[in-house]
Amino acid sequence: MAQSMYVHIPFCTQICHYCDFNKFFIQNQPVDEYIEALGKEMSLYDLDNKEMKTVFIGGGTPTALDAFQMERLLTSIHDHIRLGKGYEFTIEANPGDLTKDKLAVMKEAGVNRLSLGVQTFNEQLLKKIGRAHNVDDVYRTVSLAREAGFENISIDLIYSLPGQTIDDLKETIDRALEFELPHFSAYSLIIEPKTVFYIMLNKGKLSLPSEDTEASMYEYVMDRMERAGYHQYEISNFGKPGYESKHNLVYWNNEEYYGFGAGAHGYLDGIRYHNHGPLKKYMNAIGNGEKPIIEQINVSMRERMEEEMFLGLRKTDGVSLEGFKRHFGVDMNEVFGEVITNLTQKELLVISEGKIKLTRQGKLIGNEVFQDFLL
Ligand SMILES: C[S@@+](CC[C@H](N)C(=O)[O-])C[C@H]1O[C@@H](n2cnc3c(N)ncnc32)[C@H](O)[C@@H]1O
Ligand SMILES: C[S@@+](CC[C@H](N)C(=O)[O-])C[C@H]1O[C@@H](n2cnc3c(N)ncnc32)[C@H](O)[C@@H]1O
Ligand code: SF4
Repeated sequence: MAQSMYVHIPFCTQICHYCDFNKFFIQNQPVDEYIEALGKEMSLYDLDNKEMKTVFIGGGTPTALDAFQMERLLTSIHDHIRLGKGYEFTIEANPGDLTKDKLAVMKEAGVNRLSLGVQTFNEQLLKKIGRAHNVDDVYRTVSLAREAGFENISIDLIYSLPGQTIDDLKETIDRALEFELPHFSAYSLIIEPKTVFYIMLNKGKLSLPSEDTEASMYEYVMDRMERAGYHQYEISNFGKPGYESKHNLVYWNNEEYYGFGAGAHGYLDGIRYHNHGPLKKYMNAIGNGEKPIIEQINVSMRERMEEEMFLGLRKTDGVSLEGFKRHFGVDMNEVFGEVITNLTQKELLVISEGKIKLTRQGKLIGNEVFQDFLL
């Protein structure tokens, strides 16, 4: 039974050049109606004050809501669920968006983790990738958040940005580490179809670091974080002990969760579902008293096994052989023996202490390794 929920806020004050998440420029959007619709959507699930271990409000930009809207959203969530012992309640925030009022509302509602989309500490690069904030905003936001009583703060960074050098990245990481926060995520830039960057790249107007440079950047990030005392618990995530994101671990552990909001996905009773992305479609469905689901996939046993592997291998901890047997009643080797032998010989995977894990080399080409597990 799912004890995690994701809530999607699809509004942003500015659209970044690399982003293909479900989001809309906030101006003239029906934000209040959307918040109301979210409440109605939750009512369509028999939550009945269900206890949640993790809640994650992401986007888009949740902090694009004003303090009143934020309060209404959080009240509506609390009308449907209660927070379990040791819960984690994350809100994603854009630097520059957070005010004392918003932070107070969030704190009051039990939010206990903030994930800040910083991306880089290089002012020119921030402009180049289309971010709305500047470097000073980051410092102001972290101070404000700390003053409001938040200590579990994470920073998202993106590397391999257009024109970025290893030295740029080093400076960004140094400045990020100076905050002594408990958690960091570092993603390598993905050029997604239909984004500004995609169009620029196709026109030959975007120059990106080479694949070798990208790999060196990733290795640098891993080593630097390790040296600073952060445990790399997932391909792109680093935390001080005890600060690994509980919500994101639900995904990688192949566990179930509710998904609410336009474009959100959820996983309940063996079914993965995906909500309508366009606001009109989402709101219309809710208006008709229907769940706003566009697609449902009944995950077969075979697919569940594949997911267990390619989600679980994202974790440094890997996938437990015994856990696999417990979940599926068969040996991992019976299903994936050939793939595992092959990848182990190539030194992309190792088996140790009853777990199968990516090697350092495997982490560098993770997506290729995961492909092999699709039977
Ligand atoms: C979808 S955003 C939402 C949070 C917030 N609006 C923000 O911009 O930080 C979550 C994170 O995904 C990462 N991200 C988004 N698009 C990406 C891309 N094309 N390549 C790599 N990372 C990306 C960024 O680090 C971003 O902070
Ligand atoms: C890229 S991750 C960044 C997490 C962050 N680094 C942290 O440590 O909390 C978060 C993004 O993934 C997307 N996301 C996460 N869970 C989702 C779900 N269930 N449905 C739809 N999108 C989801 C959202 O766009 C969200 O902004
Ligand atoms: S990266 Fe964040 S702020 Fe930028 S467009 Fe995407 S969701 Fe909005």
